Amino acid sequence: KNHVCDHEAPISDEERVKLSPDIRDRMVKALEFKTISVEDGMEDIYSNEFVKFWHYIYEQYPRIFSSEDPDVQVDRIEFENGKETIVVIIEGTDRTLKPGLFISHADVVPAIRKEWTHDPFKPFVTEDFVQARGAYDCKSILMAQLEALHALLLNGEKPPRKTYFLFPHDEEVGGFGAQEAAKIFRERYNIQSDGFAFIIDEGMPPIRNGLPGVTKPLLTIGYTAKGYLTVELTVNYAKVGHASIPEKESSITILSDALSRINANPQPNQFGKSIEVEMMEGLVPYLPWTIKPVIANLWLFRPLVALAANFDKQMNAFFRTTSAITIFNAGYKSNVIPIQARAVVNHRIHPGQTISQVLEHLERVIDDDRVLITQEEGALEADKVTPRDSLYGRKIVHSLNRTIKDIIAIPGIFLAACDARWLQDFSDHIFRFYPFVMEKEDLPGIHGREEKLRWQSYEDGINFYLDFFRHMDENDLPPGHTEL
Ligand SMILES: CCCCCCCC/C=C\CCCCCCCC(=O)N[C@@H](CC(C)C)C(=O)O
Repeated sequence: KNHVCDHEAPISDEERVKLSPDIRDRMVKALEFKTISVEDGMEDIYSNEFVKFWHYIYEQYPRIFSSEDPDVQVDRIEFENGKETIVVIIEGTDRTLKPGLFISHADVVPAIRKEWTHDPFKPFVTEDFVQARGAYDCKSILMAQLEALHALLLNGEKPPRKTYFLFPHDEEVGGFGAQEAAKIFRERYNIQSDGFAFIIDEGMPPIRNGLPGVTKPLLTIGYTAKGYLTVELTVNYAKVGHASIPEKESSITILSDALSRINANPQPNQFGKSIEVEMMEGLVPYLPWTIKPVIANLWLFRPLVALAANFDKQMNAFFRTTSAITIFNAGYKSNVIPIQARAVVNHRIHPGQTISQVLEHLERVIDDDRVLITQEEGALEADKVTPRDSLYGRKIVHSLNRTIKDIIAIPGIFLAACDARWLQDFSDHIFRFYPFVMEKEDLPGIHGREEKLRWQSYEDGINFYLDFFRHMDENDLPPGHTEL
């Protein structure tokens, strides 16, 4: 089976929510709150922004947050400085079905004003898009889910199954909100292992012109996610003296050599060890004729395709564990040779590898006892893999096809990390994706500068969630529909 039915009849005009000025304004206003997560050890001056953000959200969606309806419940998990992770629970029409869980974090990464053309927290709005920090990652999902849920409830409808929404406050710095929520799900709501039918979180974006020859928006839904490992490399080289008579080596040269070796000797290629083969096969119908015969015949061209990792950074990220040198510091005065040099390397672990294998490779490649390797907290193995034929996966693709023009959605690997990793024990069916189409040039905006959300994509995404909320029961799709 390798057929994705991408020609579903779209939802009708009556079913479709239109992007009203009110919906736009709510999104724009939500982006003004500086719900910024800062790294440990830095001054956190933004906690009150979280308080104000949620106050605003509570006002805007009264059918959810100040409802008399016993089927609508809101739980607030309190953290330091008044920050809260929020849980919304909606009772479904069929109480025999397992609940579903949607996750979307409220925090954003910092943005440096001078790198942006407009203030990242004073949204720049055009006819086509809104530009601000968090416009995509992840207030897009949070706001679209609230819009869809509010519309559903105002229409007198309920989802077919009990539905949990988890809005954590700190996904960008460790996910303590999600970890605490996992405890509360177990202890307060009595949800056991495998207690959620499915979990849906942020993940890959659908990208137009994402691959050479593929012009339609291509979404690789994360059926698994890469693992996470950060290591600190430290060199303490005490043979220092006056800068006018330097030694041949210093902490800086030793560490630089080690980093060069890491760059020159990437972690081993894992093509074929997880679901990247199925991902490539899923792409076949959409590829241009120049590449199609190669990908359609992986039995023959597998080694050739694996080689793509050496030439293309995206293929590299899909096929192997990546190592990114993210911090380097040493030295404090121009004529003093420093004793210590320090660097940080962030790894995204392919599901075909484990943390200890990555560390072994690193030690072998560095091969220098003077470089001390320490593992930072928060490392996690790659996530488990959702079954390829999951009914919920097919239903997601069905709703995507009904609401987003021309989208191609196939199972794949999520290259980054999200809060769902803390809740894996609750479901075997975890999906990581954004339902908002972006242009290829928008991609660096995520965690970068000029982050954007396109209005048409926002409208489509709201409609995706609404359609999925209505159809997330256990009934199979009619034959011929959306076989992944
Ligand atoms: C075949 C199509 C190729 C498309 C390649 C597109 C590559 C895009 C990859 C990722 C970008 C989207 C990421 C959006 C979610 C970001 C979530 C995030 O940043 N999480 C943090 C968590 C960390 C534990 C703090 C992370 O750094 O991963």
